Amino acid sequence: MSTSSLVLILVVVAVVLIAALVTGVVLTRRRRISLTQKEEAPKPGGYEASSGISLAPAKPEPVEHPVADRPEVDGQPGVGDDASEPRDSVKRGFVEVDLPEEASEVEEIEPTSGRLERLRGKLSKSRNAFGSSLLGLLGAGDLDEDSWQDVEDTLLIADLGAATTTEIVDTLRSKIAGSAVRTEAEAQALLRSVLVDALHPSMDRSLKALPHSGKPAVLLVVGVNGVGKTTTTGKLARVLVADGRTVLLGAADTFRAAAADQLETWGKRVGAETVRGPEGGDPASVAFDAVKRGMDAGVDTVLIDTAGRLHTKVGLMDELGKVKRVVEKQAVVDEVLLVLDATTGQNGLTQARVFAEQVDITGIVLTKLDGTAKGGIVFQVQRELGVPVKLVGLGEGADHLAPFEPGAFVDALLG
Ligand SMILES: Nc1nc2c(ncn2[C@@H]2O[C@H](COP(=O)(O)OP(=O)(O)OP(=O)(O)O)[C@@H](O)[C@H]2O)c(=O)[nH]1
Repeated sequence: MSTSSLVLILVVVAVVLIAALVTGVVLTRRRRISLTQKEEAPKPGGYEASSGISLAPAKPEPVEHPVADRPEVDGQPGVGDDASEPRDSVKRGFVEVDLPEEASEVEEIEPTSGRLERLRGKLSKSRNAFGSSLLGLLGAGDLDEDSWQDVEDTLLIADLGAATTTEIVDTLRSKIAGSAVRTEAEAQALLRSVLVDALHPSMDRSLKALPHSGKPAVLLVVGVNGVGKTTTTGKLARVLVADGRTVLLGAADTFRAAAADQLETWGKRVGAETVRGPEGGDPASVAFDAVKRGMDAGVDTVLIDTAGRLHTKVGLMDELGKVKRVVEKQAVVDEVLLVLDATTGQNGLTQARVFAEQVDITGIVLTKLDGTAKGGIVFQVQRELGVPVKLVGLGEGADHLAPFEPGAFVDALLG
């Protein structure tokens, strides 16, 4: 072997060794970086609760002195802590204690993560009327003007509304013109991305239901009668309890006693206390009492169910405004959730506009989506109000309330 060949071999070996060394260092660093990111990167606006519904406090929590960081010595308590009982203190004997009866009634709650996927079958009416026809039309290849008209009609019939429909059709037309969509799978991928975009996936859908500043979060549930306010309040209590939160319910729907009974039953099922007032009493005073009781009891969240109609001539909106103002004497109202019945179409939208003008709606709960072929109302409501749909009701079952996720929703519609 010549000297030059030997030198060449040595150079190649040296290069291989250096490359292996560099790759090893990079891999080790990457692994460390990804771990750190996982541990430290917080979700914007809150954290992803194990419940699958993203919960967040409305305001940053004041930083409390963490117990682990206390500069205590030898396990001695720090300032402000209770001293542990001396080991030689007199011990109590055994005492018969009756267990609370309610405990046995507290129910198992279905995990809330992935609920929208599990309940996708409940959207079958909308899927059949909307998803299947659209996929059929778009997957058929070159679309003539009549086919585009059919696409438009399908969107309108599904209650997406004129503005959203025009926007979606225009986007589809330009994207299809710029790419060769020939198969149903290609059409599905394109349609999915256009529909998801139209649902503004970046909107903050976290529920401001976590306590802050040492006080419970307060959520008002509003809407006209019969839309599912009480049911939603009860289902929401279950979601929070499943996430390990303590909840108190306020029955500020004093219009009918049955509403308070209904709410109390929901509360008992998850071990939550319900504060109620006399039938026909002042809703604002019940709401005030509920928040006070919630603060005294140190619960995480107070959920207040309001009336959808009234005894007196005082307008519903005036009454809601009063409830909110009275609550705000003690605590911040973190969320005003407007409940809308998806089956009522334009009527629901008209109600939504009235509520949105009068009270600061922070989120929408769209109920009874299981009972309609017009799931497209989700697009319209969000567009009209500029407020995110945060939750959807998909049935009468106690756990048929799901976080609204644009991707999972569109997947359910497209089958
Ligand atoms: N199918 C279906 N039914 C629902 C859903 N949410 C609520 N409901 C039903 O709608 C009906 C009315 O619900 P409520 O919770 O009493 O309505 P509300 O808005 O509190 O009514 P008022 O107290 O009269 O103001 C009940 O029969 C519920 O079971 C849902 O997502 N799907």
